[in-house]
Amino acid sequence: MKQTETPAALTILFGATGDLAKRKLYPSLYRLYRKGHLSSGFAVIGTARREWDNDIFREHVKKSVMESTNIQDQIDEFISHFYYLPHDVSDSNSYAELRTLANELDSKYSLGGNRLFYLAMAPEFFGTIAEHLKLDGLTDTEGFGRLVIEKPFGHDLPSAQELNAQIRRSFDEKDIYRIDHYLGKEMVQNIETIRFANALFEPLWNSRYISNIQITSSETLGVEERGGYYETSGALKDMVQNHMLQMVALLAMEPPISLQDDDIRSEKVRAFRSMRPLTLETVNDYFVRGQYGPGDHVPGYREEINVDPDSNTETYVAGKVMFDNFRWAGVPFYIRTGKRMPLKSTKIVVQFKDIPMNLYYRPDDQEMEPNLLVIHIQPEEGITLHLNAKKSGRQLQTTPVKLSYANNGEDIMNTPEAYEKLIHDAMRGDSTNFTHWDEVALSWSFVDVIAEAWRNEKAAFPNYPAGTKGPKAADELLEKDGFFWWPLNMLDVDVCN
Ligand SMILES: NC(=O)C1=CN([C@@H]2O[C@H](COP(=O)(O)OP(=O)(O)OC[C@H]3O[C@@H](n4cnc5c(N)ncnc54)[C@H](OP(=O)(O)O)[C@@H]3O)[C@@H](O)[C@H]2O)C=CC1
Ligand SMILES: O=C1O[C@H](COP(=O)(O)O)[C@@H](O)[C@H](O)[C@H]1O
Repeated sequence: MKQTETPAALTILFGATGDLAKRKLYPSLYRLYRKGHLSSGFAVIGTARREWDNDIFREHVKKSVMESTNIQDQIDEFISHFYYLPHDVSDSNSYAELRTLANELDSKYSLGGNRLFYLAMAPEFFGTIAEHLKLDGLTDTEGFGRLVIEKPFGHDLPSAQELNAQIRRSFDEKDIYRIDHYLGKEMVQNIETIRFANALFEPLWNSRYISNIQITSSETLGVEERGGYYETSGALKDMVQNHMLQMVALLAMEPPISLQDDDIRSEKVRAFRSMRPLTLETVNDYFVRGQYGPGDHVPGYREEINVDPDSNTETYVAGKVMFDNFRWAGVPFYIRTGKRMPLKSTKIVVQFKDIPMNLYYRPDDQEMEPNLLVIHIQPEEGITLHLNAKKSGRQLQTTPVKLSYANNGEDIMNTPEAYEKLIHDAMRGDSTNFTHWDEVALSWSFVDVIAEAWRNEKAAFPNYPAGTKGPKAADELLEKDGFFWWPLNMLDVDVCN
């Protein structure tokens, strides 16, 4: 049930000494606390194998907060709500101790038995922890028991099904909050508002007026120290199966009948179901892959730590998703994502069709540009509409103009970080921006065919130098349809309101 107030609750964090907790979760909890979004009845138990105590843990939490923000008021009061218990996730005795401490804190802070179990651990532990939580009585309280679970949710459809069956033995679907942190990003959440709150766009949002949609998420970093994980994942499973397809679904879905989580979700599921499935024979017509080689002062992927020197893992994917439904027949949704690109940027470009007959021209016989709606997800947040206007003083000559809205200044300072929003939502019982099992299953079945085709075929890697825009095949993918990728640096949002 969705609540506007954050109820008192105990958060039990598995993986409390890990990277995600340090970089994202503690700073997010602190921001929620400072903004008054955590009820005074809140407590956190951190668990991991390390033999820490409350003091070491509290110092760790404090340090992670201080590394992420200059503001530190009430920090000592904040960390006093944190408790630590050394814990081995596969040992039942550990859960008995955890239950005793959880019950004590329940009374001390009057938490009403509400519990959020946050699994910030390697995915192979998800099923075991979920089972122990039920078997060892941690879910047996008067209040709610919600499971927040990090990605990756399986590594293909069968493993995701197995994991799902395992956690469903302990938690109902309504109590499972599968994190996709892109769904916590301000401008990803804005996609629905832009579409459904503007008379200007919704009537045009279909194959009659839109020629193609391009979604790019590019990163400058390489795999860093995550080579071991990335070798089993690659860009397809790391980014496409979840973040990229979630953005595609938000752009393609039909208007929901209400903003309730179930209604939005069922429209997203319908969108996933109408994606044209690929076969082993058609994969290479729709998807291309790349792997970065050495660049300026940076190693190639195959030289990274924990990476096979002959690795066939892709660090770049570009693809075309088609929807075989009434609204989108014939409109390609192009997606691309890669590591070691020239810039860190996530943008959506909606390209409108040309007008049926053009009476105008641009100087020097340049072609008139199509209208574009650009949604800037990150690092800048905003919207730009590219239009054509009359060039001053020149009859019939046009010039491109941009109408921009940039979320900057005070707005962006106050924009909650993705994890902050998602933790807050989970505490309030709002599962709108979490991925439902049906979405996970459908996106795996779409991606599994691509993974299988690529597994069976050794690629000619590396095929793009680090710091460049990816393999040539990604450009060819659009060229054969008569399109091109809109250059990201040309689309910058103007910083004005
Ligand atoms: N880091 C990131 O930026 C992101 C991470 N994620 C996901 O979040 C999850 C956690 O990632 P991350 O924080 O990077 O991982 P880390 O490897 O940094 O942390 C893993 C945590 O698990 C604990 N742990 C490991 N084995 C056991 C065990 N047997 N019993 C109890 N605790 C154990 C470790 O502590 P100890 O060694 O003390 O036991 C540590 O606290 C993963 O699912 C990852 O895919 C998702 C998006 C981004
Ligand atoms: O989930 C992941 O996302 C990040 C990119 O996230 P962003 O918010 O910085 O765009 C990616 O680097 C990582 O490999 C992947 O696991």
